Amino acid sequence: MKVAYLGPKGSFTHSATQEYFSNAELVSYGSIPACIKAVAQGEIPIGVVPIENTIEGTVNLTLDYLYHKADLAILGELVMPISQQLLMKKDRSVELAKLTKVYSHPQALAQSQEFIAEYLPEARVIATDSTSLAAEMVANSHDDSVAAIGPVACGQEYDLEIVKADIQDISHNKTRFWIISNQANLRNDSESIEKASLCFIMPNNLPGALQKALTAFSWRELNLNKIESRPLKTTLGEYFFLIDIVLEANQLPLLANAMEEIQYLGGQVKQFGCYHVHRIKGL
Ligand SMILES: O=C(O)C(=O)Cc1ccccc1
Repeated sequence: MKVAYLGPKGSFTHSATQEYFSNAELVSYGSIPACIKAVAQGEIPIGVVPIENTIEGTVNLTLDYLYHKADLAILGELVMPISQQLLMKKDRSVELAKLTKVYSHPQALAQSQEFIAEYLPEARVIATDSTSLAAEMVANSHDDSVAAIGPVACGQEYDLEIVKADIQDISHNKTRFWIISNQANLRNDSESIEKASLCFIMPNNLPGALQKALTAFSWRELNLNKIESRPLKTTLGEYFFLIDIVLEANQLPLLANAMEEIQYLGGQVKQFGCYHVHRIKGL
């Protein structure tokens, strides 16, 4: 079986994907949209993308693309500890305070912003599509004054030195990744259901619309553990909502009823599905 991941090799997403899909053929895609698109178009059956981080919150690019541009099911969630390293070419002589550029994925840059502000005062912060792309760029650069922020695995993969270890703002940093597919039946039925995720929009000018939608879950004792609003990209001030629900298989009929109630109120629901959460121990 083939599985797409946000690459190139050595990214956090790569490690998470390798941990869970140890016998699959992993195929690297250069950006989150490219990875989701490949799955949505059926080029590859399964993909793995980051969705949320302890420090930086939701990966908006993932959520927006899944909501606006794809119609996929979540087969499972991977939760992995994340530790950021400052990576540079080996044997370079530039001191940290003189670094001119630091590259990484926006999530990794945001997770390390206190370190950057304190130790890399002169560095321009440059966003890349993944941490591993940042590492590859530093490895291929002829400039000794550039660094990347990313996982330990990137040091090995691109022959870079870890100049400063564990530079993320808090130590208990984790990222959630979603395993996505356009075939919901690829979910492993032997794994228990722990969560469900769905998006909804409510009609304009319905007073208390959000509260009414949330009540559909609360009076059924369905336990929401996340709500996020994102722009609908139509008119300023219009949003869609993502909710995550902690639930067990016997509550699935209640979930179906809650979604029906939202539709009855004039809302529209986009289901991402019900899934198990795999907790990956420290790498
Ligand atoms: O997978 C990666 O390496 C990424 O670039 C995305 C990311 C960034 C920071 C934490 C987890 C995933």
